[in-house]
Amino acid sequence: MEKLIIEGGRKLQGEVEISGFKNAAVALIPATVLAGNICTIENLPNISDVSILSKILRGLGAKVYQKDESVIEIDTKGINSCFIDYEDAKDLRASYYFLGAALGRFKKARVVYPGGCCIGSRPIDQHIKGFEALGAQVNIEHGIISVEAERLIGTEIYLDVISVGATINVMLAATMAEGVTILENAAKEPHVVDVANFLNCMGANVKGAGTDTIKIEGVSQLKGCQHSVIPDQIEAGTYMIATAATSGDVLINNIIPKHLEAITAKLREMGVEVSENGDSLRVRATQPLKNINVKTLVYPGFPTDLQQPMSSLLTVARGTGVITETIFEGRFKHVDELKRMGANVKVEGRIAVIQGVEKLMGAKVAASDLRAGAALVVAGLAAEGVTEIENVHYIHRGYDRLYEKLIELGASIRKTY
Ligand SMILES: CC(=O)N[C@H]1[C@@H](OP(=O)(O)OP(=O)(O)OC[C@H]2O[C@@H](n3ccc(=O)[nH]c3=O)[C@H](O)[C@@H]2O)O[C@H](CO)[C@@H](O)[C@@H]1O
Ligand SMILES: C=C(OP(=O)(O)O)C(=O)O
Repeated sequence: MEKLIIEGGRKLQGEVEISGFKNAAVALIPATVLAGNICTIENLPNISDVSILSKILRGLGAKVYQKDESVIEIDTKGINSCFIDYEDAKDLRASYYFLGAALGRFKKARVVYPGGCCIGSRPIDQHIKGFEALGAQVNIEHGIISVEAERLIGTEIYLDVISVGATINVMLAATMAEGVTILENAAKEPHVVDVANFLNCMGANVKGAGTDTIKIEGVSQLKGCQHSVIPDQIEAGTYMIATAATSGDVLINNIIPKHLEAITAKLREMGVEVSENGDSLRVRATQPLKNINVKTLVYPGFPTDLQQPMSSLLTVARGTGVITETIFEGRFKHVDELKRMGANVKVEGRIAVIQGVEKLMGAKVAASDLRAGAALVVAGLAAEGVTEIENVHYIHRGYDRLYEKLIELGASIRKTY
C-alpha cells in the first residue's frame, strides 16, 4: 500500500498550475453517453476517479482514446444499454450520473448505489424525486438502482435540499425529455454551470444554470462536441491553504478567482495576503495567522470540500476558531489524526472548536477520505518533523500529480510502500 512521507517545515514557494475540476470532469464523462457520438474533453485531471469512469464507459461499449495527458476522446455510439456493477463503481460517487445520462438516452439504466467519500449518510432521494417527476419508475433492490420510463416528460421539479448531484442528474435526464423542465432550488456550483455548458455544446437547451432556477427545453437529439473542463476550485483552495500553513509565497495559475472568493475572504481574515491577477492568485503569508470561524455552505458560500484542509490551517493559527459543517454530518474524521500531530480540537456534532497550537509535530496518520487526506498533507507540510500518511489512494481520487506539484513548490514529499 502506498504511503506518503512528508518532511514538514518548508515554505511553499513558486508557481503551481491548477488542473481541471474533479467534480466537473466526473459529471462530463457520464454525460457523453447522451451524445451517442464523439466528444472531446480537454483539461481533464489525471486522477483515479477519471480513470475509473473511463473504464466504466469502455465496459459499456464506448471507445475512449487518451489523446494527450489531459485530453480524451469518447465515442459513445457503441453503447446500447447501461448496467454498472458494484466492483466498477464502489469507490466513487459520480457513477450516479450514468443514471441521469442513460435514462435520458435509453429511458433505462441500472447502476449500483454510489460510493464516494464516507462523510455522512449521503441519501439520493432528491435524484429519485427528479427522475420520478419526469415519468420514470425507480426501484432499489440488492444495492442496484433501476430507473426506467416509457416516456420522459418535462415538468416542474422543486428540490427539497440543494443538491449538486441531483441538480446535474435532473439536467442530464431532462435534456432529451419531451417539453420543458423547470428545476427550482437548484445548486449553483460552478460545475453545474460547466455541465450545462457542455450539454448546450452538444445541442441541448439549458438556461439558468448558476441560478437557483434551471430551465431545460427537451431536444430530440444531441451531437458530439469539444469542451474544456473548468479549473478545480478545490485543488486551488487546497494549495492556497497549504501556502498559508507553511508561511509560503505561491502564485496559483489557471484558476477562476470568482470561484475562490469564499476561501480568499477567509484567508484574508486570517492575515494572509491574497492578490488577484487575471487567472492567477498570489498567496503570501508573512505574519502569524489569526484564528477565525468558518461555516460551510452551498456555493457561493465556503465549500465543504475545503473544510477539512482549512481545519488543519486553523490548528496552527493564534487563538480559537470554530468550524461549523452544515452540509455533511460526518466530515470530521480527520480530526483524530490531527490530534496525533498535536492539534487541539474538540468536536461536538457538526461543530469543531480549534485552539491554535504553536506547532504541529510529524506523526503516523491515516486518511479516511479524499479531503481528510488533503487536510493531513497540509498538516504534514506545516508540521515539525516527519509525517507518514496511509490510505493515499483516497488522495489520488482528486489531486492531479500532487507529489510533482508540491516538490516543484519546494516541499519534501515522497512515496513509499
Ligand atoms: C462528485 C461530486 O460532485 N461530489 C460533490 C457533490 O456531492 P453530492 O452531489 O453527493 O452532494 P450534494 O450536493 O448532493 O449534497 C448536499 C447535501 O444534500 C443532501 N442530499 C443530497 C442528495 C439527496 O438526494 N438528498 C439529500 O439529502 C446530502 O446529504 C448533503 O447534506 O457535492 C458536495 C457538496 O458540495 C461535495 O462535497 C462533493 O464533492
Ligand atoms: C466529497 C468529495 O467527493 P465525492 O463526492 O466524489 O465523494 C470531494 O471531492 O470532496
